[in-house]
Amino acid sequence: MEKISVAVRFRPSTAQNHLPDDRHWRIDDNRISLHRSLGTPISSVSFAFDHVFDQSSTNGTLYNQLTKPIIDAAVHGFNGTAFAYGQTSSGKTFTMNGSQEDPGIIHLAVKDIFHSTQMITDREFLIRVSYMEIYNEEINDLLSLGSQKLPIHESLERGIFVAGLREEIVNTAEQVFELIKLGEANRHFGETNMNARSSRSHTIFRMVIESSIKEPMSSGDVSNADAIRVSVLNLVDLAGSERIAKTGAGGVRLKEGKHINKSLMILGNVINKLSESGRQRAHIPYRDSKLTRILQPALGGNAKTSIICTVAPEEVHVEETRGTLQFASRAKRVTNCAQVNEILTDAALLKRQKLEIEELRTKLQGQHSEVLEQVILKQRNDMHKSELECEKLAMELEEERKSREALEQRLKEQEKKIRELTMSANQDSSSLHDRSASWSTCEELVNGNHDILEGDTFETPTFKARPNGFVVKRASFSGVLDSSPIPENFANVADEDLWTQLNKGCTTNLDMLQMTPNLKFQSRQATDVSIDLAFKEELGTKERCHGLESECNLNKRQLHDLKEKYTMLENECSLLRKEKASLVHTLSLSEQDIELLTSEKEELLKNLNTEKQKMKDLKEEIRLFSLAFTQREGLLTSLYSKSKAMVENLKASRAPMPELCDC
Ligand SMILES: Nc1ncnc2c1ncn2[C@@H]1O[C@H](COP(=O)(O)OP(=O)(O)OP(=O)(O)O)[C@@H](O)[C@H]1O
Repeated sequence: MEKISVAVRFRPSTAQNHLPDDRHWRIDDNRISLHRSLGTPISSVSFAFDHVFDQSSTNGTLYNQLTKPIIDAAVHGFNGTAFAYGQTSSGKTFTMNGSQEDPGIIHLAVKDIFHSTQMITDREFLIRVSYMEIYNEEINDLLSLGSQKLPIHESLERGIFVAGLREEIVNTAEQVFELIKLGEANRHFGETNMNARSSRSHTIFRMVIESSIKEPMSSGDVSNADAIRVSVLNLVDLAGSERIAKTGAGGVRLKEGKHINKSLMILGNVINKLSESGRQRAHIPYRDSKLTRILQPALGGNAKTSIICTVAPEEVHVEETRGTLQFASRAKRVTNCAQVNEILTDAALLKRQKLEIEELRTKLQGQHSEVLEQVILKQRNDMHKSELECEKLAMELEEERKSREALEQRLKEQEKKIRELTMSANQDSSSLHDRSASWSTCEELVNGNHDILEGDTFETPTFKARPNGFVVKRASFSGVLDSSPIPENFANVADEDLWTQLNKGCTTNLDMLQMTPNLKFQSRQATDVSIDLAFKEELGTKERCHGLESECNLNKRQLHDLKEKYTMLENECSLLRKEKASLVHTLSLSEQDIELLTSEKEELLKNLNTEKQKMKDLKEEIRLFSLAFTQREGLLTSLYSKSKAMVENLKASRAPMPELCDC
């Protein structure tokens, strides 16, 4: 694991007037802070980075300190990415492409790669080059004019790649420079208020470096020497973030600007997520833009990455610079996991497989087939387990579905009830309204000087027309009333509002009220009771309504939770299904293996039996031979002793014999 290395580069100031800025950036070693013109630091704005390059730094210095290690690693099989990030006109293209006098990162990297490959004498290299741009969220091939809107694909062998992108095999740096020239001609530039030649697209210059050892494979074991190293190097010049107000973009420029800002925002989001610690880190939105999708391995993946954040020193750009520095600070926390990318050649693979077969054979002869059988048994068990789990999940799923249906049903019923209750509440309130209306009618009648209200249950004292300002006066009444509608502490005079409230709009003479207090009170009470009842009923209905609604909301929430759980279970189920399928596949492969091995074992056993038989025959032959040999030996021994005896006899008989010449 290693962190992305991040550098900040200040471009020279372009300010026309040379008046001192109110605020300016100060560089102390690798720390940047914002200061007031008097030199007092603005404490909250201070950043530290791996490298900080001031306005006098050249592309060469930056390359040597920041990018060169990545280029060297790429030659040795590590993926690498270097990209320039920053606001428009801050010097990204200058850094990546450079000028005649001060060649940029791409130029220096290409030269270095060819130099290094020449220095490494024991390997042979194959280098391919491609050049693409992302313009308005579409990928165009800069080396082939016809290839536009190219799609991004992903495969096990190639990882993430742009389908249909032209790749040129190159042997010299000069060939590469020619291709870059061609690509630059096809690239989208445009004029804005901020930059006369502003990049309107993100460009990715890519080199794929393949290498293999020159020596033929040794006949021994398979080593790394037999593998091919493949590394991908991306050199990226991003389009700059821009404020429309500053760039003055409109029409095509505006559309481009929106696409640029959006993709940079997504890049920022990806960096943000990656910079969070493991626990907080959730889904990384690589797929939200083509840029982050293509750069995915460089951002938290298998690559060595460096970011050059370019900033403008002028005070007018302080906020944009601050934004870039914040991006850079977060990028500093991102870790990658780079490793050498090696692919085994067919020959090496063949050799490795042969070795594996040999190993298996030995294992088989050493009765290791049981181990294999155990492995298969374990796999079967695993498969069985996952099948059971799958079934369990399916059952749970079914139960969830049922309870969801039941809940939905309940929800429907409750909604129906609510509808009914609302309707009945409406009816109640309309009947209440009718009653109030009849009460008003009563008032109207009163105002019309009707003495008795026909067909109504209560009788009222004689009403008189409501006076305008003064409503009522207690003229002569002094007796205690059982059920007076006027409160005890009421003074002699009541104001119009209170009285109107008490009488629900009726005005009357209190002396008249005294004369028929019970009658009036009873009559009012009867109506009030019925109205109260209606109110209570309505209130009750409303409360029930509320209750049901909240229950309904609760159920909805439960339903929502259940739906989420259901989706989760479904996902889990599909994962298990996949696992099961892969297990079945592995099992069938293992079964094939065991079949093969069993037949090999049988063959070997047959051979062994034949050999055993041969050995038996040989032993028998040896036994017979040794028997014959012993017999012969006995014969020879007796022959020898016989002849020895004869010789001795002869010697003995020869001694007394007279000499023949004397005869
Ligand atoms: N370090 C530098 N030294 C000299 N000139 C520079 C430097 N950086 C930038 N410039 C000049 O500033 C201008 C803007 O730079 P450049 O086009 O590289 O910006 P950019 O960030 O790529 O802008 P855009 O995002 O709009 O494409 C150019 O004229 C460039 O030559």
